[in-house]
Amino acid sequence: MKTYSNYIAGKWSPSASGKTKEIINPATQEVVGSAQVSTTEDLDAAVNAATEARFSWAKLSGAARGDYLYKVANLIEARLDEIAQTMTEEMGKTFPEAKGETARGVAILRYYAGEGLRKIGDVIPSTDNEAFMFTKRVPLGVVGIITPWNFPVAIPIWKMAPALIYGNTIIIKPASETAITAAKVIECFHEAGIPEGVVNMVTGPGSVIGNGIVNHPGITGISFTGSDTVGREIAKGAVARGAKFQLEMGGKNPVIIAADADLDKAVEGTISGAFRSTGQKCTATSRVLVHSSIKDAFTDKLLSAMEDIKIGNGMEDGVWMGPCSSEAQMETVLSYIEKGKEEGAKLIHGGNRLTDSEYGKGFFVEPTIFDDVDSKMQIAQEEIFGPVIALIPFDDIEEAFNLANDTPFGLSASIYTENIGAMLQFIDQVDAGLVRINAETAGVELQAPFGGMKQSSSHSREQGEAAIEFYTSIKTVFVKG
Ligand SMILES: NC(=O)C1=CN([C@@H]2O[C@H](COP(=O)(O)OP(=O)(O)OC[C@H]3O[C@@H](n4cnc5c(N)ncnc54)[C@H](OP(=O)(O)O)[C@@H]3O)[C@@H](O)[C@H]2O)C=CC1
Ligand SMILES: O=C(O)CCC(=O)C(=O)O
Repeated sequence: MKTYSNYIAGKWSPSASGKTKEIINPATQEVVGSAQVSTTEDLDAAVNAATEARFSWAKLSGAARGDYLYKVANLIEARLDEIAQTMTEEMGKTFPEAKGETARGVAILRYYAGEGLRKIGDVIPSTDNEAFMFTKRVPLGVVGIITPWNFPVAIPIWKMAPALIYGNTIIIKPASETAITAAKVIECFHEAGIPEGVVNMVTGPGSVIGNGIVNHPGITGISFTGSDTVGREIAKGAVARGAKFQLEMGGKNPVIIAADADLDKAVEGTISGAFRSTGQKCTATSRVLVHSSIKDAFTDKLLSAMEDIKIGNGMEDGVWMGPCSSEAQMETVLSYIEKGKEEGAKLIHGGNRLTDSEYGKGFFVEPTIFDDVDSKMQIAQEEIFGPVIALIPFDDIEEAFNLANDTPFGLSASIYTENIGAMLQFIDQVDAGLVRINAETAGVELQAPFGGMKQSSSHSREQGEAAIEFYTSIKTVFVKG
């Protein structure tokens, strides 16, 4: 089993702690490999390297920075199957999904490589007709990136690629559970010849390295995706020292099934949105609001489609849903299932850990459906991040919109209806950053802004053209001869 190192100042180096941690395959409990358990001493070395590199990197033309990103994209593409397999082994998503995600990483790199040739400012007429006034976007400096385990290639890349193209140097702290996938992505930056210090990776506990990034005076910007709890702490730390920050956190995403919905499409979208990636997406469907008049018909179709879900090791052919990403994640999911039962919701499908021979060594939970859920129940309010959905009945569309908005989150929301009036009303009334009509709640396109309302994000947006807002500052320049 290989032990992976930190990547600091263009070199692979072990942590000063001398400690490493094994990463476990959630489908088999086999060891995938080990990563460094780093200290703040390692983080300091990475910040020093990134600080030293920042001016020469920022001085390159956008086109030259873009050339590096094109090279990285080609290298990841050449190793696509290998990187995707590591992702499946580390966190359990199926191999086809992992390959799709890795290909998305490649596409994101190419998109931002092209950004190196696009405009970084505007000319604004001055009131002084002898002066020239313009804006120029400049990099923040050193950016710290803290990422979760559920999209171990796409999320790091959708933060690193814009950070780099706009001239920042970076330190990434990947989730401990998926540090090897991250190391393989960083290997591609190394092979592409990225100048030393421009990209640095330090693995280790969030409480030490993540927290260290938040409080490090040498880091000007912090971009985070992960839990609501950690996100709030990051915001406090960043505000306290005046660092720029961007947070993408949880969701409790609703799908509304209106009385006139195409039920086959609605069932397909509900299953895909709720159970792909074992429900471990911030955009996953977790509340299904169903009009009372079609509830029985919808539920029958849903239950019958659930029979086709094949659960197992994501590396096996035909498996549609893998395990929870870790034992801790599985325990969280099982505890929410218990909570749902205690709260009086009606369990109509699944609800158990799978322990029969082929599943015994992994962290498998059946896809689970609760019926007759009240919106105030904990299972309808809190992010479960697993294969569990709550069916909530409604009688009129206004009630459905109110239910859709009845959580602290506001990331994604969808509706199945043929009624254009209902669609337009939904677009206006739902508090969600992603609004989807006759489509599942999950589904993010790299060229469009991504982020949530309310407690789902720091109200900023990632991806597409929106990324420039976080990764640059604007200078307004006034020139007079
Ligand atoms: N919005 C989303 O996409 C995600 C949401 N979640 C939600 O969070 C729950 C828990 O998942 P979990 O992996 O623990 O999420 P966390 O928020 O704990 O982890 C996300 C990242 O933050 C790091 N981190 C942890 N603690 C700190 C800290 N004090 N300061 C700075 N960084 C820190 C983690 O490091 P390390 O890995 O070393 O702990 C990881 O890199 C899930 O059940 C789900 O509800 C989780 C992942 C993604
Ligand atoms: O749905 C997606 O593609 C992205 C979701 C996401 O960002 C997340 O789960 O953290």
